[in-house]
Amino acid sequence: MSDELFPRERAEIAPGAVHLPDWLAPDAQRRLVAACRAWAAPPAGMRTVGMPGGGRMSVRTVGLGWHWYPYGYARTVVDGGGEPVKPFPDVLGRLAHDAVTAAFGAPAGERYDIALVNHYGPGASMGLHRDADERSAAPVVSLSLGDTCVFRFGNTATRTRPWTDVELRSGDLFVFGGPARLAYHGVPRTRPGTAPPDLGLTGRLNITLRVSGLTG
Ligand SMILES: O=C(O)CCC(=O)C(=O)O
Ligand SMILES: [Fe+2]
Repeated sequence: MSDELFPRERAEIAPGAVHLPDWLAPDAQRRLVAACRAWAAPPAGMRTVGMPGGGRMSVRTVGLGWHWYPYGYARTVVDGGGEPVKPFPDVLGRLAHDAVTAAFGAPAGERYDIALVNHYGPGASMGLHRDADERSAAPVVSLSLGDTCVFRFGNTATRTRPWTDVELRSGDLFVFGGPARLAYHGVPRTRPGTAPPDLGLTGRLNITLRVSGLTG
């Protein structure tokens, strides 16, 4: 952002985990928000996920390519109406290629085939967890749109400290792979009302791109 007192800079948060501020230009952010609206629409649209313990996640989520449910992936909405999941769009494959290249200097060897789109309304959060349902070690690519959030990036051994809190703003890219691929991470809070005013988005959208390592 041009009005920053100090420009935000690329930072390695842990070995294998890279934060690239302002990676998406405002136009690219607007196009992605428009696409997310279409991806969020039914059938197989955004929903809150019911957890095995009986609780419900506070974010709303939709999968493209593969449908995520606790704890696995399917081609249909197995924990809902049974509809087929929407296809994984080429545009997100290209974005994943460019993101991994920007983070690590070379693309991942595998084809990205999952997008999980999360929407955080006021008060929504995500507890510390690992992205461990994929059968691939390819890096997870995370794109943030709308409200700023606190992204907590921890360690691979425990759900507790040490961790680093990073502010993710609209347009930021975060990639975690290699020794950080299975690190615990989460979103303790968002900062409602901090989205760029001309983005036309209330709340926060996060898109993670992943390699499933699954066939079928
Ligand atoms: O919203 C975020 O920044 C993180 C989302 C996340 O960890 C996930 O979808 O697994
Ligand atoms: Fe995650």
